Amino acid sequence: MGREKILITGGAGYIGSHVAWAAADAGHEIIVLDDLSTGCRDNVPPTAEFIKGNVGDSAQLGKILSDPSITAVMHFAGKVVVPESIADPITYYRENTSATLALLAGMVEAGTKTLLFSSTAAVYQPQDGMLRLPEDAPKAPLSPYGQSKLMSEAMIADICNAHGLGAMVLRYFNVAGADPDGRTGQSGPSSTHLLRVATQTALGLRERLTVFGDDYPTPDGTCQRDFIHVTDLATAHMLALDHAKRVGGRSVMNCGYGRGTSVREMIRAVEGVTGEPLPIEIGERRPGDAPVMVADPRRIFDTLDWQPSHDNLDEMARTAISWEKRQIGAK
Ligand SMILES: NC(=O)c1ccc[n+]([C@@H]2O[C@H](COP(=O)([O-])OP(=O)(O)OC[C@H]3O[C@@H](n4cnc5c(N)ncnc54)[C@H](O)[C@@H]3O)[C@@H](O)[C@H]2O)c1
Ligand SMILES: O=c1ccn([C@@H]2O[C@H](COP(=O)(O)OP(=O)(O)O[C@H]3O[C@H](CO)[C@@H](O)[C@H](O)[C@H]3O)[C@@H](O)[C@H]2O)c(=O)[nH]1
Repeated sequence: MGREKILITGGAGYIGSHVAWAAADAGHEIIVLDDLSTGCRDNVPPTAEFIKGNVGDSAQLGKILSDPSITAVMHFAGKVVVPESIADPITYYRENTSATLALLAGMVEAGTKTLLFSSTAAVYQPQDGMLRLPEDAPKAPLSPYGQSKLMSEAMIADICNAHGLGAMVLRYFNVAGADPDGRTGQSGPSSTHLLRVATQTALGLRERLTVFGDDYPTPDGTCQRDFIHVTDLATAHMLALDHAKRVGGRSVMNCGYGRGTSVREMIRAVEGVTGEPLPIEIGERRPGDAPVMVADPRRIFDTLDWQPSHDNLDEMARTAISWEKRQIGAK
């Protein structure tokens, strides 16, 4: 793939900034559009052009996309906290679904042909037992967050059919870890993700970690998730972009390793890195949590030449802790 000019929405956020760095490393020209509602300007690669704004602002978007040298859009912008979406669904449908509609309309209007879309495992109906979820597994989101993404997926499918847009819909499972070179990571004070909370607890920024339920029908009673290192996910995006350019059409792919890790196992990984027990307490189950969410990742392995190289919990915990230390200025 040659040098492309790519619009990255949400490129100041956790995952978008890692992909922006991967795209910059690959020599692409990048424009980041982000409203900085949860993102951090400093995490954007310095070579990228940064525009502060909301994807739902059609006038601004139209101006950006009127540049005919933009050949692809990677759309990460959105709200991502499951419990927050239950309390405030309007924000989720506006910032996720409506903003995606504005983006799709803008792309059709401008003739931009390729889209990579951040979807989520939260679109699936959780299954009994330990079954891995293939892309055609039943969908039934437990939260407005998952629903806002499933609605976006439906719009993408219809608009691809009608207007010849090419799209890769990537359903991420649980993204974890940070850039091994320390250039970016998860930022912002209020993250609710397990590894971030565990990392901040290990560094004394939080008093303790609450395990949300230890009475699930799983081997150690805590929920299982398919944690994928953010650097492997960024690599998958570069391969997906290449695939989308060559093949066109619309594809949907799970992004996970296909392995379940329990909340307790992740806590042990953090303890393994710090050498200290993590202060935890067992709390109530959190509304909207599925007992087990693990990808069937065969499609992404079969379609893209994806070779994950950060597939271990120790590395997720180590890179997350290094990043957090860097942010608080600790040694
Ligand atoms: N983190 C995960 O485990 C995970 C899993 C599955 C899917 N996803 C999806 O990946 C994407 C990125 O998630 P993340 O974890 O990096 O979250 P994040 O909050 O770190 O990043 C989102 C970014 O988008 C920006 N933003 C939000 N709404 C916007 C809007 N309407 N217009 C412009 N900018 C906006 C924020 O300022 C932020 O920089 C999201 O679409 C999310 O749903 C994340
Ligand atoms: O302080 C905490 C935080 C989390 N958990 C548990 O850890 C697991 C993972 O939780 P979390 O890290 O919040 O991720 P999920 O709720 O699984 O959702 C993430 O993963 C989804 C894909 O599976 C994405 O769509 C979402 O954006 C992203 O937040 C769940 O069992 C939680 O109950 C705790 O026990 N204590």
